[in-house]
Amino acid sequence: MSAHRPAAVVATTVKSLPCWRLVSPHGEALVARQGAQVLYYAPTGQPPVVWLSDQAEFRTGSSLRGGIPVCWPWFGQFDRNPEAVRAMLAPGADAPAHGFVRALDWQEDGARVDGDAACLRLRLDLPAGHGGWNHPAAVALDIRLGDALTLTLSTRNLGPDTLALSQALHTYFAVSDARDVAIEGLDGAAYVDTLRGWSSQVQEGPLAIRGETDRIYTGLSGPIQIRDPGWRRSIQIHAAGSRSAVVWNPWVDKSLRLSQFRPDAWRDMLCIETARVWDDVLEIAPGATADMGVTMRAVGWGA
Ligand SMILES: O=P(O)(O)OC[C@H]1O[C@@H](O)[C@H](O)[C@@H](O)[C@@H]1O
Repeated sequence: MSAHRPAAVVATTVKSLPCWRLVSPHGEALVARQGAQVLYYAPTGQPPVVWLSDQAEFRTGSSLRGGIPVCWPWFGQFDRNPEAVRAMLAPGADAPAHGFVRALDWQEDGARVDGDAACLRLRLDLPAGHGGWNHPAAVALDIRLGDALTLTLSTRNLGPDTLALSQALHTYFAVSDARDVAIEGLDGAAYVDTLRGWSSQVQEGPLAIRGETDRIYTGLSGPIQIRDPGWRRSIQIHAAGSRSAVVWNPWVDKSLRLSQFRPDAWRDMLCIETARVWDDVLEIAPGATADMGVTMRAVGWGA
C-alpha cells in the first residue's frame, strides 16, 4: 500500500467528459459529472472492484456501460414499477429505462479531504421536476474513498406532495470469472426472477452464476459478499437504507444485444445493485430527505 500518497480530489477530463479523480493511500476512483457516475474504483495494488467496459463510450447524453450508474426516479423498465411510482409520471411522457438522471450533468457541491479519505459531493436540483416527472426535488450523491468506497444517495422532496420512487446504485463489480464466484448473504431471501415470468422464488444457499441472471431480492437485512477464488478476495457489500438488491449478469446471448459491451465481457462483471425497488419503493413526505447508501470493500484471503 502506498501510504505516502495523500488523499485528493482532482478535476479532470477523460475523453471529453468532465470527471473527478479521487485518490487516497488506499485506492483510486474516477467519477463522471454526467450522471454522477462512478466509472472506476480500485484498491491500491488490486484488480478493480468496480468494472468499466473497455467498449464504454464517453459520450454526452448517454450512460457509460459499467461503473455505478444512478437509477432514479424509477428503476428498470418503467412499466414494471409499482403503481405509486408510475403515477408520478405524466401519461405519454418519455420513460427511459432506469430513469433520467444517469444522462444528466450533476453539479459539484464540495470536494474535501477527511483524514486519508477523499470525498466528493455531487448534486442535481430539479426545481420543477424533469420532463413529465413534474416534482421538485434535490438529489445528491456523496462519494467517499477511504479504505472502502462509500456512496450515499439522498433525495429531498421539495414539493407539496409525497414522492414515490424506485432507485438503484447499479454497481458493476469486477470479477475474475463470473462462473466461478459465489454470492453469499442471500440465503433464504425471497426474490423475483424476471427471467422466469417474474415469479416469486426463495434463494437456497449461495448464488452461483450459471446462465443469464436477472433477479430482484427483497427483505434483505445483512451484507452481501462476492467470494472470488480467482482473485483470492471477497468483496463485501454493505447497504444502508435499502432492503432490496438486483443481481444481474447478461451471460452469452444478451451480451450480444447490449450496447458498449464486448460479447464475452459477461465473464468479467456481475451487477449487485443496492436498491429501493419492488415492495421496497421509497415514499418521501414533503420536506423530508431519504438516504440510501452502499459501502464496498475488497478483503484479501492472505498468502
Ligand atoms: O442496458 P441498461 O439500460 O443499462 O440495463 C442493464 C440491465 O440493468 C439491470 O438492472 C436490469 O435488471 C437488466 O434487465 C438490464 O438489462
